[in-house]
Amino acid sequence: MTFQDVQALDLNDPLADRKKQFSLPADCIYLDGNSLGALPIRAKNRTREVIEQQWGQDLIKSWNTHHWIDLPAQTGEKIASLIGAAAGQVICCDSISVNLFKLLCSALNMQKGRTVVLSQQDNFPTDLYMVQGLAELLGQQQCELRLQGGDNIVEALTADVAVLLLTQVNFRTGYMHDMQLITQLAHQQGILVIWDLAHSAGALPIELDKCEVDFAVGCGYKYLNGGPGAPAFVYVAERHQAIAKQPLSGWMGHAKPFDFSPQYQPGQGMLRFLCGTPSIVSMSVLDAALEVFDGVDMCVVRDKSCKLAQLYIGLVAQAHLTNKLTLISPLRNEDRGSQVSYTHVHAFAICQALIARNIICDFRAPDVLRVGFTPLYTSYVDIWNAVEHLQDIVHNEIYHETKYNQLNKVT
Ligand SMILES: Cc1ncc(COP(=O)(O)O)c(C=O)c1O
Ligand SMILES: Nc1c(O)cccc1C(=O)C[C@H](N)C(=O)O
Repeated sequence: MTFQDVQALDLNDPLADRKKQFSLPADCIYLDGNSLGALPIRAKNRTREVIEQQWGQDLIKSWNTHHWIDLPAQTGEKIASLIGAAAGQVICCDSISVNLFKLLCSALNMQKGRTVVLSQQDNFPTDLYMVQGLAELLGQQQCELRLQGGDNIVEALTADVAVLLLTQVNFRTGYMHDMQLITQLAHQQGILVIWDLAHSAGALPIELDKCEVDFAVGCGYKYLNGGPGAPAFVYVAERHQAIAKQPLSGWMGHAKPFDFSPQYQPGQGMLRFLCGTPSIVSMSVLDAALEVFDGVDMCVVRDKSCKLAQLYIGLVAQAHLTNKLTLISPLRNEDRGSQVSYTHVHAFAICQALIARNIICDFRAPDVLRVGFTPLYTSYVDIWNAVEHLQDIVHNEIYHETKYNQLNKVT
């Protein structure tokens, strides 16, 4: 592969133009959109409008005149179109952690006689922490976390499991589960499934309805580009909505919040998954950010994501780095999300050296160097340039000094 070959890939890229819709710093190669997405220009403009006009001038009238009250549902519908959900099943609110609490309670309550929540040892910790907290609250007789250690989750799908809680794409390795197959096998054992889409929503096509998923959560600040701490979202399949009972029964989830009745009565459909007042400024930013997906086919996004990943893996090999860096992401596109990770004993220092050169990727303890691909703004030449620097840093061990400094700082 030559630099000219890589330039040709950019010239033929149907998504190349989308980068113009983002406000990215010059000379920065941003490979961390899987942690915090870049800033869409529309989001910047909407922030100004919400702060200056809606809040500044129109004040409290904006709940009606600017439809703030409908924003969680409106933003939820925009997200729904990216994750294969028909209308009325997604609402935007709170964080993944809080939304998981709502869903875990709802699902356990629907599974009379079963108490086990099955997840994976290497799931993102907050998912496990939320189950642990709930088990402490309810007692082991009503909620028990069971962790599966190996790769084969299918073997652990037994008829005593109440809820399967899985993250579709693993945050360290990028390993991607087969959502349709696992959901189907879980259902055969009477298990309800909650999918965490943190590393997949906005990165690849998702078919929640087609896969007959029960529940899902996902976040707004990664591939959806909603900004730091952007609100998350919840999906509840329509067939479960009337019976699902979530315990965070705040007034915004009430059937008639402005009746101020002393008795809680859940709202219609997804509204009952709201709790308190939505964070309007943050949610407006996310709502505007989602417009960068207008007219985008998620299959085209996925195609480019796979090509970027293959290019990265191929160039790392071409640069003779494979005897120094160990690939921990799956090689097959079907098994991988939109990131590639290698391990190296000096991964932290290598990551710092790349960041010092304005190539933003990230490190996950203890030894993972993680690179995320966001096809709406990552170019093929970005990957070429990133690997050129990686090659220089690793072969010339330029990271040693950084490592030394870091150790100095810690001790
Ligand atoms: C898989 C996964 N779930 C959940 C979270 C955190 O969710 P939140 O901070 O919205 O609670 C993250 C990342 O922060 C994540 O990677
Ligand atoms: N949410 C984050 C934050 O507030 C600070 C730093 C990182 C994050 C992340 O999103 C981490 C992310 N879930 C990950 O996979 O690494």
